[in-house]
Amino acid sequence: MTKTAAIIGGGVIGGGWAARFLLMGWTVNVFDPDPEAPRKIGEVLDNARRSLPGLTDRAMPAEGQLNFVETISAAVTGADWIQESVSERLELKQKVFQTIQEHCPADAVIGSSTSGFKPSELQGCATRPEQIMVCHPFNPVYLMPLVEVVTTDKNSSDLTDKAKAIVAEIGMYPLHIKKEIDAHIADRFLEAVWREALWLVKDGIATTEEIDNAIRYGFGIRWAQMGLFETYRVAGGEAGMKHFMAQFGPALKWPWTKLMDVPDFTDELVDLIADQSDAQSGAHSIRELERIRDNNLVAMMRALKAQDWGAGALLNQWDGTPSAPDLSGAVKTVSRAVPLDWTDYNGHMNEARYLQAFGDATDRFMEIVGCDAEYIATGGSYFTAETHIRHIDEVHAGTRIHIETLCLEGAGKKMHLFHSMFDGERLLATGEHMLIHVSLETRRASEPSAAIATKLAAIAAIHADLPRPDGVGKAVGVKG
Ligand SMILES: NC(=O)C1=CN([C@@H]2O[C@H](COP(=O)(O)OP(=O)(O)OC[C@H]3O[C@@H](n4cnc5c(N)ncnc54)[C@H](O)[C@@H]3O)[C@@H](O)[C@H]2O)C=CC1
Ligand SMILES: C[N+](C)(C)CC(=O)CC(=O)[O-]
Repeated sequence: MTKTAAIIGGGVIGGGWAARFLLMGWTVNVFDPDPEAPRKIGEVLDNARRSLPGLTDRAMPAEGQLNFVETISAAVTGADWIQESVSERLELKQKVFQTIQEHCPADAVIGSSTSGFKPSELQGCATRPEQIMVCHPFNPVYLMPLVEVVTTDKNSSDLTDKAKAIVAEIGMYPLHIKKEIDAHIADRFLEAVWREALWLVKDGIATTEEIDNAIRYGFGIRWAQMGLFETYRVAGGEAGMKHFMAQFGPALKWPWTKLMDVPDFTDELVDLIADQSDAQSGAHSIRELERIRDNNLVAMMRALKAQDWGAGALLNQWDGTPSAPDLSGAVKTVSRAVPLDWTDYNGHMNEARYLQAFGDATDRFMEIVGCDAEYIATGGSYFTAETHIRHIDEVHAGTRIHIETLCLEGAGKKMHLFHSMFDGERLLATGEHMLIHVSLETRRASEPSAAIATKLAAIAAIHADLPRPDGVGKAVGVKG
């Protein structure tokens, strides 16, 4: 049954949650008194649709239904998950929780997006404190995996487990913080760095752009893949962490940082920072910057996916294993969305990615006939000897595509495949590929195992009775 998320407060963060749940197939009810909320959420959704689906190499669920409702009660009645994302004011949040709890199921998770308040503060005036926990996300919620789930002794363990399971189900990473503290874990770092940066600008040491360059050309890239402690362990050389601490520990007591001191937000300082920020980034609108950010985030996360590391390993886990194929007709070998980093300067999927998608289809077909990682480890595999691709229609980031594969010949050393790529019923491209079974030891053609030969022959026999698609056996045509 389709699950329902209620989003209370549909600004930057509520809009991101709405997009994440919606693209994961949930029904989403949004309550926000701001008449502009539907427009703003529509724009967030546009960004999410082009970026999130391409993070997975599998089919996403069908998009859920989005409802804008007039009251909190209409949003939360019957909801499985309620995400409070109203402005960061404690009295407002506590009042909103009271109204939510008058109408929502007692077994629904009530998560708060609060960046700073502790769960015990949020639970303060609640009728059922056990239901309310911090579920602090990161912007953009539809791409960033982390959710800090902060609980107190009052939270029921069943509901906490349910919350963590749902966060994982929607492709995010629940970091359970059992000891509450103001601003949880991540924002404590961010605030410390932010304070230092403000001082560097105020003291005339660096501009906003120079500070951003120090991060994006340096430690920011390192942090994205190994975090702080693992990075420093490596920086300690062969002697590791203890050596690193001995060498750099004393510097912590030197006046390198201003730490807790906050510069006054005088008009002069605010203007200085805003002017520098305009000079640095004012050429782009916020929506353009969001799209640039999303392009970069998707490309980085997909790079980590290829390394099966950090946020990329999480994405691989979320992909899971492909479902069993239906072998009664053409075989569905790929079902996915076009990732943002597959598109090019023409604003559509780059020609090289058609080959990548067809290569993935071939890999999946090989697995299906038994040429999987285990078999390849025994020394047999297929190499592609020839390829012919026809580009029939263009396709854009976020579009859900699938590939159907026919085995035109599957006998002896040969495996002759014909892939057709579709967006729904629309044919986008075809790929014809001749593969030869090889010994990975001699690097020469060899017979496949009997099990592969039998499976391949059975599929080829079924496919022999299917109509031959247009384009089979074609070479590059020259008209006239
Ligand atoms: N902006 C960020 O980078 C992050 C913000 N957060 C947290 O998310 C929460 C929301 O922050 P933003 O989305 O940035 O703020 P925002 O200002 O973009 O959105 C807040 C929304 O709440 C709505 N609202 C106000 N009173 C309401 C009520 N009684 N019922 C329903 N909606 C109401 C407003 O109309 C507005 O659309 C805050 O608790 C913040 O700490 C968490 C992570 C990151
Ligand atoms: C600025 N902020 C404290 C609201 C930031 C966050 O809470 C998390 C984020 O997305 O950086």
